[in-house]
Amino acid sequence: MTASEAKVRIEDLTKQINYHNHLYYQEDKSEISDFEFDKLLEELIALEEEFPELLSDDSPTQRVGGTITKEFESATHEYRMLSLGNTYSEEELLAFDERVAKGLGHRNFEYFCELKFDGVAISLVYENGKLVRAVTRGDGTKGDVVTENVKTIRNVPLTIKGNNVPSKFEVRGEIFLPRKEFDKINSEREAQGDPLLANPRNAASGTVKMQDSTIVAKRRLNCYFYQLISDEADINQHDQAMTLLEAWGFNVSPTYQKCLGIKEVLSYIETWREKRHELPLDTDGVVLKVNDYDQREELGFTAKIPRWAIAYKYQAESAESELLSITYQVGRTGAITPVANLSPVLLAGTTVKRASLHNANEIERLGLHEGDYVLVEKGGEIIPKITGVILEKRKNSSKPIQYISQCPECGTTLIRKESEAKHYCPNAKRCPPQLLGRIEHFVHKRAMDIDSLGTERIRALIDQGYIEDFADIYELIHRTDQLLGLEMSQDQYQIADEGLLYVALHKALFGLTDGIALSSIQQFLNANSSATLEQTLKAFQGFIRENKKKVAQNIATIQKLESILIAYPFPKIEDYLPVPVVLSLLIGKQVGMTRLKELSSHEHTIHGIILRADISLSTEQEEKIKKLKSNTFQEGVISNMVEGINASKQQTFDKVLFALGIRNIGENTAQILAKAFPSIDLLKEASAEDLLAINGVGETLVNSLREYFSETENIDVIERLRSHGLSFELEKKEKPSLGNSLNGKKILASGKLLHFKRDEIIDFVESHGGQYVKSVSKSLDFIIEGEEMGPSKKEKAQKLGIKLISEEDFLSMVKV
Ligand SMILES: NC(=O)c1ccc[n+]([C@@H]2O[C@H](COP(=O)([O-])OP(=O)(O)OC[C@H]3O[C@@H](n4cnc5c(N)ncnc54)[C@H](O)[C@@H]3O)[C@@H](O)[C@H]2O)c1
Ligand SMILES: [Zn+2]
Repeated sequence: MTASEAKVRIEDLTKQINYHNHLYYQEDKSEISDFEFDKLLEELIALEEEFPELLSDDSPTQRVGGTITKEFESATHEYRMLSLGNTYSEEELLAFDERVAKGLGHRNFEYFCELKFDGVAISLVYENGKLVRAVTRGDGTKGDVVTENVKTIRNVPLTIKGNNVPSKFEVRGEIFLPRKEFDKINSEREAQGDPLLANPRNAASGTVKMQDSTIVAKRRLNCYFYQLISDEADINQHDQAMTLLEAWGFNVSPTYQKCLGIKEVLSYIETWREKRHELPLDTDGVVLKVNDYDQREELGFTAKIPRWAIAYKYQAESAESELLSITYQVGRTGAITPVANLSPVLLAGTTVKRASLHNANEIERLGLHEGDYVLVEKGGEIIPKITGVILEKRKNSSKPIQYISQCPECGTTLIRKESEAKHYCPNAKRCPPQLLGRIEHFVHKRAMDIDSLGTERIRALIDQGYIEDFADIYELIHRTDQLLGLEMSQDQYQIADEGLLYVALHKALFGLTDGIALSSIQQFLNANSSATLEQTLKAFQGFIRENKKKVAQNIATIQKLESILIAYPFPKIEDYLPVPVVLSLLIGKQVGMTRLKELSSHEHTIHGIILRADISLSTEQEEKIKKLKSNTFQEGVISNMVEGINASKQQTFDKVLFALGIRNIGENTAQILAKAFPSIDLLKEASAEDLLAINGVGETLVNSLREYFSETENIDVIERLRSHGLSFELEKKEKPSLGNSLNGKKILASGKLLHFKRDEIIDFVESHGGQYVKSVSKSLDFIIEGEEMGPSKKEKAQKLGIKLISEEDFLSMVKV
């Protein structure tokens, strides 16, 4: 490479690295893996070494990646917080060891090995035994002061007790979010339809920088400490410092080890390669540090890293797997996400059977073909990803994956907006997952408040055709007898492309066999979770023999199942079986595979299929099919639902208006609109002018109202809801007339009144024939001047020549 070529490349790399640093440290996001990032940095380092004249002071190789933010006060670190050199290779580790030996001039040194915790670095300063300051690493020289947030972490000691605690010292460590907490937060977010957090590190980093420490406290962060800095403490070795930290009550990970030479370090690395996945947090490597402080000083630092330490990073594990099929999930906004179903592989301590493919571009980028063998990788991210195709293993006859053109849930032709990577199902009104989102909004606490209609129940009612719009909810009251026995839990189903229904393997095996408990089938499957379906079915026969219940009959059924699966090659999804296959074993003779297939492509539950098949079942068949089904609606559930639905008819007009889910009408806007237009008819007839005259109403809202009312379907739903007794007007509070002494008078009260609360004075004025006006204007007859009336209001009133009268005078004016 010539110097001018190098210059171009260096500029390009610098730009890319700065961009990813910004994302990583400021926005807590990553678009590339750490491995890819480290490769870019490594290339830049190599180029700068080859062309030293091109090295600039502000190169990312010379600076710690982070910066300080504007949101917090900043503080200067007494000792700079540095980065660590890193490597993914054993060779470079040996080279590091050589450099240390050369630097010291002998081999008389020890290493101290720790895991590299994947979180955010923090520095804590203690004075007189009290935590006085917690500061992020920032740009290494200066960091953000996040003391309040760090104080919420339970195992950060706020005061230190013990002997010989120095009057001032600094401790450094890594704040992290335990994986369990991370999973908990994400499952809550998933339930609420919020976007998931990508990984525990980013979540921890984002949390530390939050403005509200009460939210931080809820996140249950944790911290491991790994460094003590003190001029007073009499220590010369890192292992002594760690012992001291433990004695003072700091949380130290028990995973450290002192190693005599690089060989021992290598075996420490091997020991933890797999075992680290059992730790409560994510780790991405091992840090080895020279143990002796004098030796450290001798070795010194570069601009960015110490020469006495290095991180060995485990490369994200990758494994080979067979692409079984692709399913397409439809989100509540209609967005389609393809998911790859894979043959099970063990990765980073867990069995992986699925990988997200994000969108059609990703499938194209990978060039996926049906039945491909692929490389799956699980890095810091929770959802594994496919990183490549093993072309040598591709069969000649295999075809490229065809992205679906129809929505798997409702059959509508998908659309893809320009500039967007995802396909969408435009059928917002009827597509089940999208309808689910709308109904969830309708029944929400702040809307119609029907809490007996939880997500699972709504989904069941939608899937089985009982709810297609809001008004259908109220018609359920008259259909209770049909609801009995309806299936509820959808977790046991999956829909493959072309809408084909799959049922969870544990349910299928439970329904197909006799005398074996569901829980023991589940246990069996958990123990075999890394086996393929074929292997599982084989092993299951052994399990049947162990169980000694109806052995011959049960084994015969499973063998029949195996042969049907071979005869009818449906797409494969690990842990699920195609419903037509399962049902063919139970009612195949009466219905036939073709018809079962057709039924399974239209119905979303086994209950629905059996109803549609319209056959009479023997008692034995009925029992088995019951075992296949999930929880069903029982009388208690139904009456509870009906009660909630009936009660919701009492909700006021503003709540109903909010519930309709008209675009841009939030809770607040609904209240404002309902006040200004106290019935749906007035709102519908309102002109754009009338609407815009209201504070808080803009063009966008006017347009969405117009659009909403222009659809006859919406008008129909409103009429049906009205006929069910929902309020489409604000109830006029009947105000008894108390007299007419204020007839025709326009009145305003300002400041604090002695005899009235705010709305009481309005009622009082109105019930005496007057009109209450909300702002100072020329048309006012007078203003009741309360205590502490605002000076600007007073000034304006005087300017307009409006009379001000006292509360006492006002009362005497009104003859009761
Ligand atoms: N994917 C991306 O886009 C992207 C962008 C920027 C940085 N990164 C990644 O972030 C890291 C950035 O490197 P860096 O400069 O922050 O340094 P680093 O994270 O590689 O190493 C230094 C840090 O390691 C931490 N650490 C954890 N356990 C430790 C232990 N036992 N002892 C000492 N320190 C320990 C400390 O917080 C310290 O600040 C790299 O791993 C890089 O791959 C990724
Ligand atoms: Zn759809």
